[in-house]
Amino acid sequence: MQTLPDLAEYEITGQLRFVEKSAGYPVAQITHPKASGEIALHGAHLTAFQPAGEKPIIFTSSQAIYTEGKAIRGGIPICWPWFNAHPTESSFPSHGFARNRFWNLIASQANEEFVELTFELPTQGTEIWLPQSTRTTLRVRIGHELQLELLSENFSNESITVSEALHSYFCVSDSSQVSVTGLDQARYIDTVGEQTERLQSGDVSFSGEVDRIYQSDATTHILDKNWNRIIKIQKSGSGSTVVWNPWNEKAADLGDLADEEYHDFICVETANAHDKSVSVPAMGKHLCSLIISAETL
Ligand SMILES: O=P(O)(O)OC[C@H]1O[C@@H](O)[C@H](O)[C@@H](O)[C@@H]1O
Repeated sequence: MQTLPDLAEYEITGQLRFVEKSAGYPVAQITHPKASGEIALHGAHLTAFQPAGEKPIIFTSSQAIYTEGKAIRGGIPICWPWFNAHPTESSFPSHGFARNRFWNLIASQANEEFVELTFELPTQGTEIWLPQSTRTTLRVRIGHELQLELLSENFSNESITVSEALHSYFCVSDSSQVSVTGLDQARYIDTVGEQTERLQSGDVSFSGEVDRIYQSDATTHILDKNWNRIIKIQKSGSGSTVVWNPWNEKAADLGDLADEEYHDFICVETANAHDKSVSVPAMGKHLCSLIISAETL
């Protein structure tokens, strides 16, 4: 695990610095003329993104826990190399192991448009979950837009099935007042209650628990009329879009989310899940990427 002295070489005066959120838990703080943000080394987990002069775009829970082995509630957890429950091993951690470990920062740079950080997931100790030789890197670019690129490289001589999500929590005025466009006519698996397959008709809105895996590679938008804002979510290398809000009862069960905070976010996740899991061929690679931006209505 990298300590503050290890990270000093990546600092960029006035734009990128490292502090400890809690003892032994470093985070990168970005203050660029175009945007500010924060990324924890734990999980390479972005916890804040705010373009200059605008409202925050990424939500993180007021009750989030910053400790090794525990995923941060909110931000953009990197769910990898499987999404939700492991397909065969029920004892394996939900949403994979990448979000529960410290990553290493391997590069940083800045220019007039953005600050960019590149992280690599250490493989030591992960063989019990993924024995094949792999390299996983995340490039995060913070500017007027937020860009994420998750690259999975397979160095073994067999193919590997990966499911994944850039599990983005977006700040909204009120989850019951916003809608997600771009999924009309998409097939989805509704995982609330008994799992069913459905077809989306119109925009997605929220008036109760929503937990759906859409088959879609389309750009989506979050329309937030109260805040006069539309958030654009562009993606590539992603065949699924997961839409999630726990609503009141499930939120009350989540110890790291305040009871009323389910009003303050919705998740629209850039994913490859379920039957859109990806086969990464022997000596091959797969790139899943995301660009988030906001405009005034
Ligand atoms: O509580 P976790 O493990 O962070 O997961 C949160 C949610 O993540 C979503 O992506 C899943 O579709 C939900 O089923 C899940 O409840």
